[in-house]
Amino acid sequence: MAKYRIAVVNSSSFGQVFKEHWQALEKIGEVKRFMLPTDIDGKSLAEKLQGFNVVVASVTPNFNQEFFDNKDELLLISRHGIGYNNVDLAAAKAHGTKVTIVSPLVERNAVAENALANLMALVRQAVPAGDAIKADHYEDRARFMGNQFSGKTFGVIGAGNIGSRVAELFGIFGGPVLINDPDPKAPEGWLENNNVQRVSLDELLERADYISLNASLNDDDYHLIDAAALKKVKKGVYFVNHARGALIDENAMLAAVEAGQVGGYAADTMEVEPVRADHPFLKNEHFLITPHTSAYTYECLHGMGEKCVSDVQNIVNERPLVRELTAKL
Ligand SMILES: NC(=O)C1=CN([C@@H]2O[C@H](COP(=O)(O)OP(=O)(O)OC[C@H]3O[C@@H](n4cnc5c(N)ncnc54)[C@H](O)[C@@H]3O)[C@@H](O)[C@H]2O)C=CC1
Ligand SMILES: O=C(O)C(=O)[C@H](O)COP(=O)(O)O
Repeated sequence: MAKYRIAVVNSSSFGQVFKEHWQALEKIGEVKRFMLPTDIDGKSLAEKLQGFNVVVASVTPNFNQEFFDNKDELLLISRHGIGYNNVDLAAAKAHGTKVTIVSPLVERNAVAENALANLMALVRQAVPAGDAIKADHYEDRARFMGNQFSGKTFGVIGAGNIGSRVAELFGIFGGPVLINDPDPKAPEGWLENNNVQRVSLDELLERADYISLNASLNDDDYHLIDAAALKKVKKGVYFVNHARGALIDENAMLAAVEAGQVGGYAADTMEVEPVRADHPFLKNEHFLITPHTSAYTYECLHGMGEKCVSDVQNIVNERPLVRELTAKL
């Protein structure tokens, strides 16, 4: 009998934290986990996944035109996440492949809360201060000075589902909250109710003490925060990027932090993932880098996994394999 063959590609969490999601897929077909180089070329990726007609995919690798040109039938790519910048949607459509993402709101709180937590940990030097105790340097306490958040000015670039929540959380500190987004997902009255102002990118860069990047990555905002943008910021501004690494030019950010123009940079997402231990950001205490784990709360991963399982179930219902149908008759 024909069988669905399901590849779970590069997700280190799907089916590991919640085993029931893996078991649900096993009821549908054969399931295999692939951990592939994130920069694998499209042809090699297609070769690895030949014969698999369903894919549950992480933020990597790239499912590009070359992949679809070389891949046999692929019914579904279920992105275990929100961002689908690693899937060429036009090529997928032409290949007859449906692409799904998790429910828009499922990651909202997990990612927004983590952005605020990591930004505050960076500013108050929680990691180096903790490391000092581990190294028996308790007396170094005065080295770990930070800045307050209360009354400061906040900026959010990209006020979609996650960015709008970051803006709401920034609101608790009582200072002005600025957003920049060509098409914010703010419901009627949200700006006024949350005391949020919509401004140009330049105004946000010039006024904010703390800036959160929450834009989707598209053809127009690659390296949105580059050397020119970093010249416009308030000296000592802090950035947090829990969206996509390629929204910033990493070389320009490193130079700005080293020059003191930027006070520090917290990031959960980097232009090239996985991040290797020799990355210059990891050698500098003014950076706090996490391994793309913003969504990793039990609540969020449960919701994400459930949605992937239901997307796979739906494609099976929509496009039953012909021989399976025959077998049932
Ligand atoms: N670190 C992590 O684990 C996770 C990261 N993400 C990333 O977080 C980001 C936000 O996700 P959502 O809020 O769910 O997406 P969303 O689609 O709801 O919001 C994205 C917003 O960015 C805006 N935008 C696009 N280009 C922009 C630009 N150049 N300047 C200003 N705004 C711009 C859009 O108009 C939209 O309102 C995405 O990049 C997504 O890939 C999402 C989930 C988990
Ligand atoms: O939603 C997204 O987009 C993400 O970045 C996911 O949280 C990443 O999920 P995994 O790579 O851990 O499957």
